[in-house]
Amino acid sequence: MTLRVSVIGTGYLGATHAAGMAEVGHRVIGIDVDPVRIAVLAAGRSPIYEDGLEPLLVRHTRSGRLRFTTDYREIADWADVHFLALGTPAGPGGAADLRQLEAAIDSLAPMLTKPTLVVGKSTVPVGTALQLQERLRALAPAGDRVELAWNPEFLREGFAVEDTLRPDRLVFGVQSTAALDLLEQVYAIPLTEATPVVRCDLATAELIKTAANAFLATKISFINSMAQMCQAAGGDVVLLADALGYDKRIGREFLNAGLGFGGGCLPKDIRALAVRATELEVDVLAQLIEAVEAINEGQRAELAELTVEQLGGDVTGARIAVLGAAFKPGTDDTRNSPALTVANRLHAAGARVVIYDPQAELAPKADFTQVATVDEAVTGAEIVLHLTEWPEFRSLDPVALGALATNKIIIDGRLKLHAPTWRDAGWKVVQIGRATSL
Ligand SMILES: NC(=O)c1ccc[n+]([C@@H]2O[C@H](COP(=O)([O-])OP(=O)(O)OC[C@H]3O[C@@H](n4cnc5c(N)ncnc54)[C@H](O)[C@@H]3O)[C@@H](O)[C@H]2O)c1
Ligand SMILES: O=c1ccn([C@@H]2O[C@H](COP(=O)(O)OP(=O)(O)O[C@H]3O[C@H](CO)[C@@H](O)[C@H](O)[C@H]3O)[C@@H](O)[C@H]2O)c(=O)[nH]1
Repeated sequence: MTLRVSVIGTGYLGATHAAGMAEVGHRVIGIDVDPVRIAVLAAGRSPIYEDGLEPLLVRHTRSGRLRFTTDYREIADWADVHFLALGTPAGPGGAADLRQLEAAIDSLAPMLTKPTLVVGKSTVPVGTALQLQERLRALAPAGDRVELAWNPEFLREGFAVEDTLRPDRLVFGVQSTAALDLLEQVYAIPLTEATPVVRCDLATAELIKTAANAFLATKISFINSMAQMCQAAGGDVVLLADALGYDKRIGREFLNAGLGFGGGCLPKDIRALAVRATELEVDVLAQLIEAVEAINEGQRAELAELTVEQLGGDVTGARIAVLGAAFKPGTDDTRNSPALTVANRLHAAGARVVIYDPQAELAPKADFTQVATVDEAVTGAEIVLHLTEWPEFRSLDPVALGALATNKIIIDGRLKLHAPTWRDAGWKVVQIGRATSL
């Protein structure tokens, strides 16, 4: 059944969700306070680099099934269901800043005159949904006939469309059967045909999301701590991860050691979870997360220190080539990018940092020079740092690059380069945790 769906906030999550909802047959309006973003989306263009998003935007804006606006009056009593896809950035002390959600509710609620379902998709601390519902009901003419549900989102940047159309699972945090029925209709076949659905209360839904991110972060920090063991004791963390991964109970994903996790989600979401755990006096969880964060931060610090060490203890004036700026391949997102943390540290230490990334565009006032090709980055470099594992970096020609670089030293911060090929071309290859790599 075709429903009228609004998506409030059209950033990474909201733009993809709006396009996905149109793709499964609903009539959709996306709304944002950013008029430039709305103009781009309304023209069927994607404001972000995200595989497969633009074709959906083109198709559904042309057919009229998908529209975009900055005017809340267009969505208020029009939609059967409103999705909240607002940002929840880190606030002071790392707690989630809920002001975007609150502002959206303050704009929407006074126009809600009939029974309405509002569904949160943003990542929030447990307890937020009930607080927001109170705010909604206090402001809405429809009062208690407005209900909030929580349907957290698990999409990964770079696979956002795929994850939206074919999610691993759906979580419906609800307070009534009416809300559940409506959510089931929103996600009706083909989306839910083979998709497990977890139906639960609001708190469980909120917690499932932050637990998933905390678990992923823990897995990464675990393998990075094993990389440190391999480095100290002699061992190869990639082979170790392969062997662990063959155990079905463990699995190979999120066991890639290297520079650690970044992005607009994992770091801020686990910090917010730690803050909430402390508020609720669940200190063991806060301590676990602190350890995960410390390991992650340590990887960035170590890579910067290793670079300085390779250049004899002083990088003042040294030209350093950085390959990769996005927080991971497949996206142009540089939020909390490990690559940029390392670049910033080296810049602060006096180095001349030159960065190449296939997609991410750095702000013009950034402290480093961004160039358009790997060759430009490597020309005259005293050391090369491989910090974001874009697939194209795996097929670089070390012989040709060796002729451009001043020193043939490369630190592979993501353990993805084929070290023997580089060594055969005369490069010194440094990979933390592959002390005994063949
Ligand atoms: N990025 C992801 O891959 C991803 C995946 C799953 C969950 N999440 C969660 O989803 C939420 C959104 O994340 P994001 O990365 O899309 O953030 P974002 O910052 O890219 O997008 C937020 C959007 O909301 C808009 N906005 C702010 N105030 C508004 C208002 N009052 N009314 C309407 N629009 C308003 C902003 O202009 C922006 O376009 C966060 O809670 C995040 O943790 C993100
Ligand atoms: O083995 C691994 C896997 C990932 N990473 C790093 O971890 C970070 C996060 O990667 P990923 O989880 O793929 O990125 P996101 O797109 O931020 O997605 C995460 O955050 C989203 C927002 O909450 C969730 O919806 C997703 O399920 C969750 O995977 C990146 O810096 C990766 O380089 C590693 O270092 N090693």
